[in-house]
Parts: sequence; structure tokens; C-alpha cells
Amino acid sequence: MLAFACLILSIVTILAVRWWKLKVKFARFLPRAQPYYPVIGNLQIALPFGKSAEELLELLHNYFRQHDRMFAIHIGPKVAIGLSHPELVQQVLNHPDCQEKSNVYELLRLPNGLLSSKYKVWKLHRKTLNSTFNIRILNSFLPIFNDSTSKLIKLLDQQADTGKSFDILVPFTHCTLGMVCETSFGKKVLEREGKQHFFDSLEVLLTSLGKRVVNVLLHSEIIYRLTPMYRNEIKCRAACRRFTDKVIEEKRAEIKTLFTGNSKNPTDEALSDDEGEAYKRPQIFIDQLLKMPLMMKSAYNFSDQEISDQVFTMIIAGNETSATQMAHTCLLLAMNPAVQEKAYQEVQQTIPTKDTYIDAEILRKLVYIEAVLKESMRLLPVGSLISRKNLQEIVLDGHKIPKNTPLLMKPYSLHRRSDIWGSDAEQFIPERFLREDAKQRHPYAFIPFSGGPRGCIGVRYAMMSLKIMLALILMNFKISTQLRYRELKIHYQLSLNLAGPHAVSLERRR
Ligand code: HEM
Repeated sequence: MLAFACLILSIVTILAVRWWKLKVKFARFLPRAQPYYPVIGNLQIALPFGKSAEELLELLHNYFRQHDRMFAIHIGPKVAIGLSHPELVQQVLNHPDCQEKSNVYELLRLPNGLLSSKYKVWKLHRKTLNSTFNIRILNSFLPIFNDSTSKLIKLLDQQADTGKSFDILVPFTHCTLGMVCETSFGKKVLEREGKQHFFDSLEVLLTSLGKRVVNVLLHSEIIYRLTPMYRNEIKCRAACRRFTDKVIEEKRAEIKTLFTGNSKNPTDEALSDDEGEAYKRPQIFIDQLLKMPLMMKSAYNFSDQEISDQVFTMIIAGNETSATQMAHTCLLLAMNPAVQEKAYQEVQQTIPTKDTYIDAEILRKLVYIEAVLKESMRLLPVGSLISRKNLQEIVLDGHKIPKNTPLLMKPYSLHRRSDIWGSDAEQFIPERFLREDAKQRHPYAFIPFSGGPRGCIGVRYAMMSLKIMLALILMNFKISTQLRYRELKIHYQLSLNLAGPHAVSLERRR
């Protein structure tokens, strides 16, 4: 009996040592994130107890600040690699074996959506989806961006000249949700019965997702399922699905008729919008997904479930990010009146009246506005942590990294490196994106939209819509705030956000 027990113990020990060699030993020559404690390593970063979200962000930022190139984060027996140098970030984001996302993305429950799908599914889908974000399709969205911004200006106008401050993130969230839903479903769908219930359910869904992501305990499916949040999430998810399933069913029938029900060549008919310089109508995302396989043999034929996952992914990935980045930008402009005045001057010289429709030509001329947005994305990037894992062993700086190691990159810290951005790296200076020396900067020193083949598919969509929103806001209002940059409390929700409201007040420009 004793011999048997010894045998089992020896086998377990051998297996544990092997596992340790494979999973952890590789990291022994890498610098460790500090503070590091024996046995638990850097476990304190993963535990939600006794730390505010701001402290968590500061701790992680410190890890990245401590190391010039790469380092190991030990979470108990697991090791993750932090990459703080743009050269290594570039290598990983473009490495064919590093296009897999880490498990935390599974919390989205969208296995077919671009943001969270496994590598094999993602590769199939991304190729086809890239064409739904080409520049001509994006230009076809300009009327939606202009129209949604006009509604936003009306909402903001109710707050203007009151002398009171308000949270500007709230109207921005309404605006960007409207934009992304309209470009995904089309205007008519958003006028139909049941749309309010859909929006309300969507809001609950996004809120509970945000709460779950920042609470490591709730990452456990077993614990999460015991909470009322889970039951609520499932109810709202089902309500959203019923809405989109109905839309997809009707759209599919509509497009089938278009392709089979008349004597014209179906491709000519479907492409009739496509002949001129620009599309006459917005090229709605759902329609694109349904039409493409009928028009191009090489295009992926999405199932209803896959379309639904992709649409929800666009809403999740495109709404909060854009709204929060806009709110950060307005706050930073309010804190820097001279920059705001310079941005206003550009808007005034480029856009003739407050009612002018902003087209692609005007957008191209708004170079300072673009620099302002970039500078806000540098200091307060909403996507402040990027996580990948390698599907095969890779070599970084001469270190062999075993497969399935989490690889973490942190734009927030990368964007504040004084060796790259200068001694004024902590200051808001949009001109740094327009100066001659900007061309010398490493291309992966600035990655608010991530980068490489799995970078943000909506980067141009976001820049176009944000430029229109910002230009028209500045055209109409002067923004002020009582908040001070140094006192801002920054933390994680789904994205990098403020602990408190983006409190600003508005004064109408005559
Ligand atoms: C200011 C606005 C935005 C920012 C800062 C932003 C940032 C990012 C970042 C950092 C990623 C990589 C995430 C990761 O690897 O963990 C990402 C991915 C993604 N974004 Fe955006 N995004 C923005 C707007 C949008 C918009 C408007 C859309 C769509 C309409 C969109 C759709 C997506 C999708 C689908 C992905 C996943 C891409 C893939 O894995 O292939 N984003 N975004």
C-alpha cells in the first residue's frame, strides 16, 4: 500500500515538474513584475479585494513602466508576458501565430463575433468582413453620421447656457448607439415596433457585461450563474436576439426576392448602387453580409446565428468605445482652452455654416481636429489593454515562449513612454502628431486601435464619425469644466473610463 502511494506521489511529482518546466520555467530569465511575492507571484493583480479600479490600473501601469521591453507576470502558477516596447508589440500583433484572443473574451458569449471568435473562425470571417468597411461603404454612412450628430447637437443645446455641468458621456452614448445600430440595421428597422425594448435590453446587456469584466470572481461561470445579473442578462439577450432574428429573417427574404424575383441580372441589380463614384444609399451592414455570398463566390456565406453575433459585436465594439473617447476628448479640450480655441478656428475656417453637411472633402481638411482626437487617444485610450495568446511556441528577444501564453500589451503605458513621446509625454499637445518628427516615431508606439491583421476593423469608421461629432460640437459650443487633469480618477469598465462623470458645461457660440 505504502509502495503504491509512493508510486502515485512520484508520478504526480514528475508530471508537476514537467508541467512547471513547460509552463513556468521559461520565464526564469525574464524580469518579474514587482512587487512579486514567493508562491503567489503577482496574484494581487488578479484579486478584486481591497483595491479600487483606479489602484488596479495604476498597479498594471507600474508593471509596464518598470520594464523597457518584456517581463513576466506570475499569477500563482501561471505566467503572462507583458510587452512594453513598440518593436515587440509590432512583432506580436503581426505574428501569424499570435492572432488568438485570450479566454476573457468568452465572457461576451459571441463565439462567432470578430472580437471574440477563435482564430480559425475569425480568419474565415475577417477576410469577408474587411470589404464591408471599405472607404466607399464608409462614405455611404456620412449622411447617418451627419444626421445623428444634428440630433446630438439638439440634445446638447438643452444643456447649454445653463451654467450647470452635466455628464457629457450620456448624450454621446445615445448618439453612437444610434449610429452603429443604423449602419448595422438600417433606418427603417429602427423605426419598427419593439425597437425601444431592444434598446433597453441592449443597455442592460452592455452594463452587466461591463460589471462582469472588471470583477474577476464573476469570470467563473459557476459563480456568475448564481447571481441575479446572470438571469437578467439571459432575459435581455433573448429579447435582443428575438429582435435581430426577425430582422435577419425579413432581410433574407427581401434579398432573395431581389436576386431571384425579376428578369434583370441579379448582380447588376444588386450592384446598381455601385456604378457611380459613390453609393446613393448607406450600405447597411446586415444587407452586405446577406448579399455578398450571392455576388462573390469567394465571400463567406454567414448563417443567421453568425450574422446576429457579428451585428452584436459591432454594437459592443463600436458604441461604448466611440462615446467614451468623445467624452475624453471634450473633457481634455475643456481643460486646455488654447487647444480648444485652435481647433475651433480650424472648424470655423473649414465649415461654412452650422448646418453644413460634412462630406469626405471637408473631413480631409480637418487635420487639427484629427490631431486632437489622436492626442486624446494617446493619453486616454479607451482600449487600454490588449491581450493575445500564441498558438505555437514563439521566440521574442531570444526567449522561447511556450504556446498558449497570455501576451499583454498596454497602449495606455506605451503612449506615455517619455523616451518616445518626450519629457512632455503627460501633457495634452495635439501638435505632436503634426510635427515633422512624428514621421520618425515607431509605427507601433501609437496603437489606440491595436494593430496588425486583428486590429480594429472600425478604425476609419470611428475616425470619420468622431471627426464629424467633434467639429460640429466645437462649431456650436464652447466647453468648460471644473475638473483638473491631475485629479482625474481613471479606471476600467469595458473600456478605460473615468471613475466619476465627464462633467462639463456648455456655452453657445453665436
Ligand atoms: C474610438 C473608437 C474605437 C476604438 C478606440 C477601438 C479600439 C479597438 C481595439 C483596441 C481593438 C482590439 C481589441 C483587442 O484586441 O482586444 C478593436 C477591435 C475591434 N473593433 Fe474597434 N475601436 C473603436 C471603434 C470601433 C467601431 C466604430 C467599430 C465598428 C463599427 C469597431 C469594431 C471593432 C471590431 C469588430 C473589433 C474586433 C476586430 C477583430 O478581432 O478582428 N471598433 N477596437
